[in-house]
Amino acid sequence: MKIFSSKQFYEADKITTEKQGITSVDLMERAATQIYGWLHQRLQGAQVPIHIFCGIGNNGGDGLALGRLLVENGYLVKCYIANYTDKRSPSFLTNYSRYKDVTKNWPLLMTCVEDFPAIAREDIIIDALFGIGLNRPPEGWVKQLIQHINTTPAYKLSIDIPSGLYAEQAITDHEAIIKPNHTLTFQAPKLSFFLPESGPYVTFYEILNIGLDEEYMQTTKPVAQLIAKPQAQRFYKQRNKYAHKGNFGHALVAAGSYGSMGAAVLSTKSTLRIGAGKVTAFIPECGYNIMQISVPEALVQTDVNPKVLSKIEFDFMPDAIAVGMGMGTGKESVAALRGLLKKVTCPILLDADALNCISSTKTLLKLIPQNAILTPHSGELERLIGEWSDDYDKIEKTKAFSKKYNVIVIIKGANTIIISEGEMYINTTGNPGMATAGSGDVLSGVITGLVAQGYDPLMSSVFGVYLHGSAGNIASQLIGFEAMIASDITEALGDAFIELFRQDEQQQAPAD
Ligand SMILES: NC(=O)C1=CN([C@@H]2O[C@H](COP(=O)(O)OP(=O)(O)OC[C@H]3O[C@@H](n4cnc5c(N)ncnc54)[C@H](O)[C@@H]3O)[C@@H](O)[C@H]2O)[C@H](O)CC1
Ligand SMILES: [K+]
Repeated sequence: MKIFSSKQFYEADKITTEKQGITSVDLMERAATQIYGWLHQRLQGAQVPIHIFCGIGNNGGDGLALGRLLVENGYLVKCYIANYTDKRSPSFLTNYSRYKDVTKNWPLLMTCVEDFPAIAREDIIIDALFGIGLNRPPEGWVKQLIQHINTTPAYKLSIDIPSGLYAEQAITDHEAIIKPNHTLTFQAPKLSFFLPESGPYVTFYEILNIGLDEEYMQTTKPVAQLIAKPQAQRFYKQRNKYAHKGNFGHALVAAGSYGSMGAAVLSTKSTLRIGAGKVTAFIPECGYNIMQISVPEALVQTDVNPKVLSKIEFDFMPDAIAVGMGMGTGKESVAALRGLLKKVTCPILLDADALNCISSTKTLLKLIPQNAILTPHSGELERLIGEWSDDYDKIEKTKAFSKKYNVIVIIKGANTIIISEGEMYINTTGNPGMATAGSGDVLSGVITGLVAQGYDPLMSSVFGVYLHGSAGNIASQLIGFEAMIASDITEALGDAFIELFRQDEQQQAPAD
């Protein structure tokens, strides 16, 4: 599923009207008809007061067209215009008159706080104040109107985007954004729906198809790709009946130190669980028994140093390497990493302390092989790229880093973001139960195991993040968020593969 910018939506709008021989007002009517259908399906004519708050742009026009359709179908509607300027859009004006023609009344024009209506808790609010055309934070009485709407417990439905939220720009005033119960967005979701600072305003959203030009949507390079089940299904490579373990690669997991052997165990186990043919754990000697007992399926080689990794030497040619989980950041670890980076010839994933070693010893940066996968959490990312001012700045800085060093960077979070060669992928699986020690170690194993099996590094990153989140979702359904631990994610990886091809009663996310 593609995520487009506002500019691209305006282009799509223009191309659609030209190619389909329709007007912008016709397109608005389509949009309003879709929202009407959504509401009517749920309300079935119920006589609940519906308050529609409209701006003076096309989002407001959508609200007016919806109001007319609702009135024509016997609903109890009150339409209000936040009349903060006379610069109304042409499609708004057409629908303004159409509303009057049908209802025989003009919508109520609001120009100050005293004009705000009382709203009962049982009422429904439609938010059509601002759409993707927002170009500054709402101020004065318009901001107060947003706050007035937010303080009512009535159900709130935002059209296209919660008013006051930008589609792809950082929030400057958190007090001037509608907090809806639900958002109905046109054609494709907007970038802000998925980022940590703005995502909480869009707890539930649905996409309404308004028939924007198919060719434009297919051929235009999006701002980001959203990875849900239909996209993840396409990554899966079926196994052939005559396959043997040699077909699925031999991974090396270089990890662990005295007191942090769990990280190595978690990573090694998930490398196997995701399907690597063989896994060798390279660990300090103190972890030998721990690893052999915890993961009997793994081969184990040990460092000369009893407590930390100091020299990563192995006697086979791995197909994929993961390094860093719980390995420590002392000078032995830095030396071990330097030695490994100098000789590595297969794809490599750098996690946790490997990233911290790089941040503390910047000369390691130029040793990172092309297409290496870096999996930082927020703190590790900041040590690599420096501070950021907001989510968008973080993305830009990560893109610049990824380009400079030719690496894949995975920004872990509620919606994990994968950045490579200027492309951005946003994952949709996962839950707060995964915010637990060791879940990153599991992810490193999942991605490395996919690389070992022959998925390319970018596909392994995107598919691995999806499967990891999906396993987390399955685990949380069984034990809840609080009780979930990282091992539960590993144990649910098998179900995550099965879930990939399970037919849902209602498909959650449409394919693109
Ligand atoms: N192709 C589509 O996806 C379709 C989208 N539709 C709807 O149109 C809106 C976008 O409409 P637009 O007129 O461009 O913008 P807005 O309605 O968001 O209003 C912008 C309007 O308000 C002014 N403005 C912006 N910020 C502020 C502010 N803080 N305070 C005061 N005024 C502000 C700005 O200058 C403009 O005048 C989209 O979201 C959909 O809902 C179509 O209906 C169907 C096709
Ligand atoms: K809106």
